[in-house]
Amino acid sequence: MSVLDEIIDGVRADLAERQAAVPLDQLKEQAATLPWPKDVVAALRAPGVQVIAEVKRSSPSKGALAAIADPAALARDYAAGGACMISVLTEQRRFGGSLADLAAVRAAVETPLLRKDFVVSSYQLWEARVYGADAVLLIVAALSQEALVSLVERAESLGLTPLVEVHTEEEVERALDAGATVIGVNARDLKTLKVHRETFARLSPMIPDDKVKIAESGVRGPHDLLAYASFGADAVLVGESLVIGRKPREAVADLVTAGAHPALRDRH
Ligand SMILES: O=C(O)c1ccccc1NCC(=O)[C@H](O)[C@H](O)COP(=O)(O)O
Repeated sequence: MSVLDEIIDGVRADLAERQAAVPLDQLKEQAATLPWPKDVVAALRAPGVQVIAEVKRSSPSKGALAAIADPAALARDYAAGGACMISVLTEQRRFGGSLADLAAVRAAVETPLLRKDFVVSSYQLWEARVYGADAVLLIVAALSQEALVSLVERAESLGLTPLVEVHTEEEVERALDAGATVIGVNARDLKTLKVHRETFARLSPMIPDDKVKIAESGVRGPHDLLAYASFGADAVLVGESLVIGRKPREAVADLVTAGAHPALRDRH
């Protein structure tokens, strides 16, 4: 069984427990009382290369990364550093995240939030909405095309921006066919869990310029942001290097400064 299959088995088991505890109608009632999600596409399309900073405690590839006792404090640091969006991992078993983290971060910052999880059901979209997300990750490799199309449509109908994640040429085609506006190329191979930064350079030309292109994984500092930018990234998604460093605000600010270089601001 692949790592992705193992993760998704766990996600489905945890999801079944939450669905048994909280009926969908209850989530819908709560969602109706909340403000409409923020305009994530506008935030990602701001001039320069934008930074999405991730709250990530652990990962299948590296194990424990950082305890993050106070995700709200980390999120405030990310926002102060200039992150355009904060990604909150809510998968529990392998990443140590939770919906409580998402709610805590929502209460702490005005910055748009991405629910980063392994979404397989529209129930998780309603959860994302209720716990304060503005965007949701949809991983093409984890979904049939029918499910992907349906989740893209449902997310948009709830005001959530789907960030559709791809790893291969075929998955780019599937993301485009599904109507994705925001496409993330994840450099982490889901079979080996190794990061191949050149994946973005290979797949980026397949993605039309009217889409938002996000380079995910493997950003160790400004030099990696600039390398992804040279192949057309509008934004980078950064986790590990921010949570293992001692100064997350400064680390985000360094990336934001690199992304705001005049040559990058004037690209479009
Ligand atoms: O991080 C992992 O090991 C991983 C394994 C399997 C599926 C997804 C995984 N990571 C999720 C992510 O996409 C990253 O957290 C995100 O792109 C940030 O990457 P990094 O800056 O390299 O932590």
